[in-house]
Formats: sequence, structure tokens, C-alpha cells
Amino acid sequence: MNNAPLSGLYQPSLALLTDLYQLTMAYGYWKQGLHEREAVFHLYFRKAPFNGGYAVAAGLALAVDYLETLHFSEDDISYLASLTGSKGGRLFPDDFLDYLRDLKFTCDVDAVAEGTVVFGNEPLVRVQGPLLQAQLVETALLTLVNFQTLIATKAARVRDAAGPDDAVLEFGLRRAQGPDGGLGASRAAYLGGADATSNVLAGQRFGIPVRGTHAHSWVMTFEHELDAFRAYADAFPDDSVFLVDTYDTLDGVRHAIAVALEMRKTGHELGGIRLDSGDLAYLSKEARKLLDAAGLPAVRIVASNDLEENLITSLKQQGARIDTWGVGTQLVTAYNQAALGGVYKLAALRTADGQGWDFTIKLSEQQAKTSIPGILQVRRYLGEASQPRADMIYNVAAASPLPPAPVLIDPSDSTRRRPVHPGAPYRDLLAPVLRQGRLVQPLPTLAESRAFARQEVAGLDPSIRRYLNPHVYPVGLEQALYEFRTQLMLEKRPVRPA
Ligand SMILES: Nc1ncnc2c1ncn2[C@@H]1O[C@H](COP(=O)(O)OP(=O)(O)OP(=O)(O)O)[C@@H](O)[C@H]1O
Ligand SMILES: O=P(O)(O)OC[C@H]1O[C@H](OP(=O)(O)OP(=O)(O)O)[C@H](O)[C@@H]1O
Ligand SMILES: O=C(O)c1cccnc1
Ligand SMILES: [Mg+2]
Repeated sequence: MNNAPLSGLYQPSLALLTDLYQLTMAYGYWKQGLHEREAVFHLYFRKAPFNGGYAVAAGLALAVDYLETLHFSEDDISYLASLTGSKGGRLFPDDFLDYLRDLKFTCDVDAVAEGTVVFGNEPLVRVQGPLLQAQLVETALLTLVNFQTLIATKAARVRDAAGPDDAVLEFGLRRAQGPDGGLGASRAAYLGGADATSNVLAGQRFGIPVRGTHAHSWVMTFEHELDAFRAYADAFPDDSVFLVDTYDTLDGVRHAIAVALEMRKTGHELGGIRLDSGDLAYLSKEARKLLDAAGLPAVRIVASNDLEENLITSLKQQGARIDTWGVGTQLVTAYNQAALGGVYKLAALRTADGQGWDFTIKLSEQQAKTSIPGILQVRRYLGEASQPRADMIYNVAAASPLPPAPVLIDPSDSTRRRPVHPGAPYRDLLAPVLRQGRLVQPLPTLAESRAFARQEVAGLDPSIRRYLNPHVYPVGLEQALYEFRTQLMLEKRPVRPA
């Protein structure tokens, strides 16, 4: 079930999961006979989320699922036929709807693998193919990749704070932005580094391990806390984690110990206790002492309650003895940054004679927001132990080949230049995913992408991983691309007398 579609949640086809303007443009291109013109779009964000130094790319498998199954059902076509404009006439004529009825996605897609560490301005997905199709998929690709990347990045930060040995459980569904937000967040949180989720539907859909403890209401249902723990142990003799803070936390720990020792007599071991309020550093240290003194060193201490990466870091610094972190609201809602600002921009169009390319640019008042023309690839130069050193964005369709020692230019400050050592090792991040709309090879499983993400984040210098004012990882435009972009900007910008 890995990477199974989100699409089945509401309806079989997601062709209408788009902004109306994609469809009005599609009709316009078709009417002008431009729909088959070959186009190239890139999906990228400009700034890493959470004021962080990096992001973890995610969502590709969901995007591929959407693209491979893209079709307009009869219901979709009837709905589009029912749409009218301001004068009451049909928005889309029948001959265009006949065209849509037969439409299949036949573009080429190159993308960065899920779990890859990425930075601002780097294309995560490149779509090349008929203009109408490549444009049509903008909104769905963005909603899938933006949210998945945002939550996978948050999860990677939480994982980094928890460290390699602690468990991170994602508990967010009740506070997520609706069912689809919850389901998507559980997937991305696992990809970014969570070990398991409490979300059972996500377990079924995506093959994520499901885990959990019990609620305060369980304890409140029984006359005494001891009875509640005994009853839970009776139901799950080998899978019990007791929530100990319903009344008095340290009394709760003592009750958990009493029941754990009873369990031991029948050949079972208590899995853990959970702390969900109060001073988690103090209480976890006291709980650890009590558990250890009772001969229960293997009983784990789970903590929850508005946790996120900074709080986890602080608790660790305070010497908290927590070994499992239950993280909900802050993770699945990306609480401190609601959205990743990924965009999808046209970068090249076939010339009318079909022989060459017209590279396109979107100007902006801020130079940093001006798009990058070309058919782009990202080359990651590696240092010792394959640690990423700098990334270069370059145009694979440039007039001249890359020089043996390229120069990287910071797109927002052209005085910052970095020559690359000739022969420096590198890897190119975008790899073929779809050719003519068909998968070139199976995608990694979700568990494989998760393992890759952990390896990627662990391979980054700590200065780039830190939360406060992280070091800026160098990303530059290859010199010829930088100069070409500047020339296009000059050509397109109107000259106004002072
Ligand atoms: N040692 C600590 N250092 C810093 N923050 C902590 C520490 N222990 C707990 N916190 C955080 O302080 C916040 C408030 O804790 P508090 O116990 O008041 O929670 P609460 O939500 O009011 O709990 P409840 O409503 O269940 O009693 C929570 O976000 C919690 O994660
Ligand atoms: O705090 P989060 O990171 O979102 O983790 C999930 C929270 O959900 C549960 O309780 P809930 O918040 O529903 O009730 P409570 O605050 O009274 O425990 C659980 O006990 C956690 O506190
Ligand atoms: O299993 C748990 O402990 C759990 C699940 C969801 C939210 N809070 C806690
Ligand atoms: Mg709570």
C-alpha cells in the first residue's frame, strides 16, 4: 500500500482539483492551436520554511499518482459543461470538452527524489511537454508538493532535535487541517523522520506503523487509576503504555510501577508511561528514578503536550529522561509557518519552427523573485564524506556546454561568486521520473524515502541544520545562466525616462 493515492478519499478522479484558470487557459491554448506547443515548467520554492536552512523534498509519489491517473470522467465533463460565464453562455464548448474527455498526461517529468535536502530556487519538479497539459497540472502539483515538503521538513527538524535514538510518534490528526490535511501530514511526517503515527487511515493507506497509548478518559472511567492500568494491561499485556498524569503525575508513576510489577509476575513487561502535562523535564527525571529503583529500566518514558523542535531541544538540554516524543499539532499543522511558498513557472517554449527554444522569464520588483529561464538541472558538489558543499543551477539546453570549472553566482547578490574545483565530485538532483507520461522505473517506497531523508539531513553540516539563524547553504546560478538571465531581464524590462 506504500504511496497509495490520496485521491480515493473523496472521488476517483482528481482532474478538477485545480484552479479554474488552468481550464480557461487550456481552452484558450486549444482554441489558438497552441496546446501542443512544447513547454517546460519548474516547480520550486524561494525560501526554506521555518526560517530554517533547508527543506526536505516530498510529495513526488503523490504527484506521480495524480499525473498517471489524470483523466476527465463523464461527471467531470458534465460539470464543466454546466459552467457559464457572466452573460449566461457556456464557458467551455462541446468540441473542447470532447478533447478533454480523451486527454491523457503525456509529458516528461524529471524530479528530485523524495527525501532529498533542497534549498531555495532549486527546481524540485520539471515538467516538459504539450503546453496545455504542462500548464493544467500546476495547481495539483503545487498543493501536493508544497504541503508534503512543508510537513516533511518540520518532521525532519523534530527528528533532528529528538536525535537518532529516540522515537518520534506523530499524534496530530485531531488538530490537522481536516481529513486530507491529516492524512497527507501523517505521510509527510513519516517521510521526514517520524517513526509511527496514531492515524490509522494513514497506516492503512501508506503502510506507516501505527502506535498509541490511551487517553485520560480511560483513567477517568475507573474508580481508581490502579484499576484503569490493570484493565488496560489485561487487554494489552504486551503493548501497554500508561498515561500517568490524570490526577497526580508521580502518584500515577507509582501506580504504573505497581501494575508493571504485577504484569511481570504473569510474564509480561510494561512498555512505557506517558507524561502529558506539567514540567516534562522534572517529571521525566523523577519518573525515571522511580522506575529504575523499581527494577524497571526498560520502561520507556513518552512525553506529549504541544511539543516541537525547540521545546524538545530545550528539554534535552534540561536533562529530561524522555525517550519517546509524541508530537501532534505543531507538526501536522506546521504551526509556525502555515504554508510553503512553492511556485510553478514557465521557463521555456519551443520556437514556432520546432527547432529551438525560447527561454521565458517572469520579472519581479524584487530580483530574487524573478524566475529562472532555461531547462534547469541542479548539480550538487560534494566535499569530504560526500558532504554537500554548494549547489549549481544550470541550463541543460544552453547554447554552449558547461565549462570544466564552472562559476556559481548568487542570484540575489552577483558579487558573491564561487568557482568550482575542476573535477569536484557532484551529483545531479533531477532524475527522469515520467517519459511520455509513463513511469521510467518504480519509485522508492515510502520507507526507503524516509531512510534517504534521514541520511540526507544527517549529512548536512550542523550549521545549516540549526534552528536559530542557520548558515546559508550556497546555491548559485552557473555563470552563463546568470548572464543569460540578466540579459533577458534587461530585454524585458521597459526603459522609462527618469
Ligand atoms: N521543562 C520544560 N521546559 C519548557 N517547557 C516545558 C517544560 N515542561 C513542559 N513544557 C511545556 O510548557 C507548556 C505548558 O505546560 P502545562 O503543563 O501548563 O501544559 P497544559 O497544556 O496546561 O497541560 P494540561 O492542560 O494538560 O494540564 C507545554 O507546551 C509544555 O510542553
Ligand atoms: O499536544 P499535541 O502535540 O497536539 O499532541 C497531541 C495531544 O493530543 C492529546 O490530548 P489533547 O490535546 O486532545 O487533550 P489534552 O491537551 O487535554 O491532553 C494528547 O494527550 C496530546 O496532548
Ligand atoms: O496514542 C496517544 O497517546 C495519542 C494519540 C493521539 C493524540 N494524543 C495521544
Ligand atoms: Mg493537549
